[in-house]
Amino acid sequence: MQPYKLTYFNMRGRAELSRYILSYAGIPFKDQRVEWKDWPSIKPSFPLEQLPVLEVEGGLLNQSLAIARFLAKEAGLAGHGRLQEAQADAIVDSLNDFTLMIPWREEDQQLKKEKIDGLFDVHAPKLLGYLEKQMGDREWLVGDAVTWADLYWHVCFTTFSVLRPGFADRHSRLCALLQRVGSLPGLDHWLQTRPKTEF
Ligand SMILES: N[C@@H](CCC(=O)N[C@@H](CS)C(=O)NCC(=O)O)C(=O)O
Repeated sequence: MQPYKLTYFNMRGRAELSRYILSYAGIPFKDQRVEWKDWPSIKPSFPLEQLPVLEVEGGLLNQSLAIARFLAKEAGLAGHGRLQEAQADAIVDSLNDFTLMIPWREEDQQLKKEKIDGLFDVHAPKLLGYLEKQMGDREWLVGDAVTWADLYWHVCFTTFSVLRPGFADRHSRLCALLQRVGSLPGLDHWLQTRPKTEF
């Protein structure tokens, strides 16, 4: 079988969760990073003309979360049983909702700052409270084992921290979870060796 090819731009963005899952599971993959200057000419060859896309056995799989869920199932990270799978999905969706609220494309820098401030002042506390409640006294967000929801928390935390450093400082259990995820075998190596990008 051909190794997976994950095509995206040179950033963490919407591909990083899948890169985490593949690295954690020790599944070899080609981390294909497209240069923006080359993108217009190759864009029409991808589903919906967007990235990330995973090449699987000659076929193309699009949508970042569909790709990550597909890989999470293979890696045993989807959650154990129907309910825990759905709970992991719900956490991933909740984190993703927050990333979609970030005004990435706002060109007015003052307005962008105001929108980001509003997001972190109003929505982040709700999100963090929700995650802590989901986690309870356990070590992981869902059940008694690591799932892709824990990995996505680490991915999102890294990006959110660029926008609002220290935003989760008062949430000690979620901070401890970051350490736990970052020390997972396979993932620690990825975190040390991955290309350094702002987002
Ligand atoms: N819902 C899609 C969104 C994909 C998306 O917006 N991709 C952006 C990069 S993050 C893209 O391909 N931009 C280039 C373009 O649209 O030409 C996903 O999660 O994969």
